[in-house]
Amino acid sequence: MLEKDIERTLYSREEIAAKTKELGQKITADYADKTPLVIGILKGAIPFMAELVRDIDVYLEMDFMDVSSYGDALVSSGEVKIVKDLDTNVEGRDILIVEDIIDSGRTLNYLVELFKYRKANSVKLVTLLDKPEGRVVDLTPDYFGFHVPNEFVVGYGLDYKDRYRNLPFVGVLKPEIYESNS
Ligand SMILES: O=P(O)(O)OC[C@H]1O[C@H](OP(=O)(O)OP(=O)(O)O)[C@H](O)[C@@H]1O
Ligand code: HPA
Ligand SMILES: [Mg+2]
Repeated sequence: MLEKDIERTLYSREEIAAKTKELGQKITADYADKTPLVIGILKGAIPFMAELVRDIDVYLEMDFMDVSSYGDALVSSGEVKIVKDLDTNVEGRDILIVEDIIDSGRTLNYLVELFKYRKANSVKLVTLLDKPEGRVVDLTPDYFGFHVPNEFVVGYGLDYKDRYRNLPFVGVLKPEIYESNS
């Protein structure tokens, strides 16, 4: 049903699963002697994080934070707002932030600085998608799944007006979806 709104698939469910497994193996090796606090950034990170943590084989804890800079818009407002903070004290912890996408970099840049200010021992980023052409701040993820072209993408957590997060692959919407107002 949702597929009818998609113009083009960029990454299939199978490609994403294989890439996630690869990332999980790297993270397992890098955190072998640590117990990271894995922080998912709501809501987009949920599908990827759910899959990724099952591919990481070290003791870890999970927490979630909700920040928003997009709302319903296609471009970032530039202002990052904390909607829900962590339940966990990050002082001395090894943080692994999980995201669905890094675009302008503003959200992640804000969070990295925040966790450093809160005295985390280390802060690393893993993102399913990286859109380097969208960057307005200098930020490089420690781990990423795919480089995406400079287009608005949906699926696997990524939304347009809060929809399409449950699409089991990443794709580009048909232009008429943006033109219609439903
Ligand atoms: O690099 P940036 O330009 O900051 O963009 C990336 C952020 O924007 C999206 O979140 P959004 O604010 O749309 O919240 P959502 O995850 O609930 O959709 C996405 O999930 C990232 O968190
Ligand atoms: N799609 C959905 N949400 C986003 C994107 C995108 O391309 N970039 C930043 N948030
Ligand atoms: Mg969004």
